[in-house]
Amino acid sequence: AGAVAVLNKEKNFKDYQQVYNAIAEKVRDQDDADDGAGRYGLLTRLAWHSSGTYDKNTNTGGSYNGSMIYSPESTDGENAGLEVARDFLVEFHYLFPWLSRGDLWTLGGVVAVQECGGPKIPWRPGRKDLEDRKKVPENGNLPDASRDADYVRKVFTRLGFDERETVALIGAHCLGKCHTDRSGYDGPWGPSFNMFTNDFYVRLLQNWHVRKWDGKKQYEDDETSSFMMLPTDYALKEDSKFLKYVKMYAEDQDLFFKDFSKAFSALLEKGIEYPKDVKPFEFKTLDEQED
Ligand code: HEM
Ligand SMILES: Nc1cccc2nccn12
Repeated sequence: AGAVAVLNKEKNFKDYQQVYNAIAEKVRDQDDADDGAGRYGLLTRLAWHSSGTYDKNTNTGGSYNGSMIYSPESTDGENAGLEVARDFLVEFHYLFPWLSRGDLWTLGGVVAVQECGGPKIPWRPGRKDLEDRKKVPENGNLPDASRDADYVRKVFTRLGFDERETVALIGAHCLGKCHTDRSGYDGPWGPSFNMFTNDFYVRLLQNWHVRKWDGKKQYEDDETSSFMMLPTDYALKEDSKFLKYVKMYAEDQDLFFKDFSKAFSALLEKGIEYPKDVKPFEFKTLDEQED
């Protein structure tokens, strides 16, 4: 059998909302971190990379085991910098010892998206920390940003997503930034990287050129030279099938929010089997709980 969700009978919605709130308060306290990007992008990326190792052909990888603390996954170049995200969350592992790493890391992504204006992300607990080190996925499943549209298609097909879901998921690049000491890419330096919007698509449809610098090939916007796109981002605009969805989301933020919510929620659960009667939680944001 695959990874079967293990439900904690003593914990209910209220307990998980308490964890959500604790993480959200710390995120809010660190809104000035990372040149003003805050922690939204970083935590979203941890949830994505802990899930993105999934391979539908072998039903292996995914967020269930919280395996990123073990090599080779911990030393995968694509995960560079995510130790900062895991360190940010580790105190909640001790504050709430009944919570697994996989649940903590994916819940961190839900907090990140929801607390910076994004859509609600339905979420279910039940992931179990890895006992058997042999189950750490091999590196190579997390995508390399220097590649083209067909490579992006291949990666997300292996994850079990279609082209529309692929474009919706990559819209998370509205958040956070690239770090030369992590991926080797640099920027963006512009505003709005701490708000969840459809900006990524709107900007992608503007005019870009290859940035002249001594780092990896990346794009820079013609107008202000303060935004950036990765080659795999730019590939979405060069490929006619992906471009259709880029335009759709650039024109309709609500549609982007709806599609992103569904795809991101599914991403965080790839490879996990749930009893059919287990309904996802939909957490309130801090703002929604203000008395
Ligand atoms: C073709 C697929 C993708 C590639 C090649 C890719 C690559 C990258 C790279 C190179 C960075 C910069 C990392 C750094 O230097 O800190 C990055 C950042 C980021 N990625 Fe992606 N990504 C992809 C898809 C996704 C998806 C599906 C999500 C979420 C659903 C996502 C969320 C993020 C976020 C939020 C950041 C900002 C992280 C921060 O601010 O620290 N990415 N991505
Ligand atoms: N913020 C951000 C992070 C990662 C990739 C990316 N592409 C465009 C913007 N962007």
